[in-house]
Amino acid sequence: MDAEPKHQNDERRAAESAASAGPSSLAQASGSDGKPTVVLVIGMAGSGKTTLLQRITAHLSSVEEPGYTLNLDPAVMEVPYGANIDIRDTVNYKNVMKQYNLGPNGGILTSLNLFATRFDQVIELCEKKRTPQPKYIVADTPGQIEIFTWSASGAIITEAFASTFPTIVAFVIDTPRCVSPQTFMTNMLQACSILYKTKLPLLLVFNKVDVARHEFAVEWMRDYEAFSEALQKDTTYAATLSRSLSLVLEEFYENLQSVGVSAATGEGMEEFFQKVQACRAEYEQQYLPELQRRQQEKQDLEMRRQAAQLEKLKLDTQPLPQQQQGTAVER
Ligand SMILES: Nc1nc2c(ncn2[C@@H]2O[C@H](COP(=O)(O)OP(=O)(O)OP(=O)(O)O)[C@@H](O)[C@H]2O)c(=O)[nH]1
Repeated sequence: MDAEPKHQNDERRAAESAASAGPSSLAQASGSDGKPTVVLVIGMAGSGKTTLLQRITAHLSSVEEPGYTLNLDPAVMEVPYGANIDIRDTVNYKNVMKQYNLGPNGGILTSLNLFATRFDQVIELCEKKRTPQPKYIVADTPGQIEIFTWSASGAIITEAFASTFPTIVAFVIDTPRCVSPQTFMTNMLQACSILYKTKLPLLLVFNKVDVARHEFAVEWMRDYEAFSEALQKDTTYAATLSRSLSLVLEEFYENLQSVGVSAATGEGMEEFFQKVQACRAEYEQQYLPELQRRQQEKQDLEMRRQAAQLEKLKLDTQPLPQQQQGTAVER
């Protein structure tokens, strides 16, 4: 791994050592009482993820509940919220590009892959007891959304969090851009694919409400006719497709929490945290039992495999009949 450490603090150094240790092992899911809530902040480029993290950090300090923050974007120029763990301290994205002869997206993906192989050490850092104990662990992800959501490393990181802490996805949406029904639909399809891939509770965060209010989007989610009306003037194939998709997505909308915020002004932050708590409850009621069931299944399978192996070993080591052992036998 190509590393250029900055040694800014102990935790960053430890995160760096994550690049040279043993293989990743997911923690067993247990009860989530007293554990911090992990908020994975995902969204399209420019939707305001980094600014939202800055706002979340400021809000948590103002209510004296410091959060724990992670930057998982290796290509970001500046991290304005003082990340506790920063991927850039472990992996130098530019050197990765040079070393493996990659373009910018390949560089981000490879950097994330390198980091993910040792993510168990990041989890250990997040689990460490602190005073005061953070109630939230918030992670910023790369703007190239598919690099995180559809890559093996993104899946490893998400599962590592979700099997250790109550974890939710905050999907950030650029509200002013969603005024166009087709951009709105593109965002909803992205969100829907993330929900079905991760199976984690998803909170739609309509950001930049200081520029455009988000109520229209909530109405489009609730009322198919309203969305269809917004598309009325548009007779293109894409508009017809969006209309049909809206019908298909009705069930998806029903299971979603949403909130309007302005990362710039701080509007909606109280409600944001209320919705995060509602998503945490959903994690505990739905995701956790399913995770425990899958882990139990895996454990049972492993026990059956071991028992079969033991049986085979017993058969292999049974003494051979005398004749086969070459001993003299009376006729
Ligand atoms: N008016 C307004 N602008 C915002 C808000 N949140 C973010 N912005 C602006 O939107 C732009 C993009 O914000 P970022 O926080 O960099 O967005 P990002 O999603 O992290 O971007 P990438 O890392 O490229 O994916 C910046 O110019 C921000 O100042 C908001 O709530 N209101």
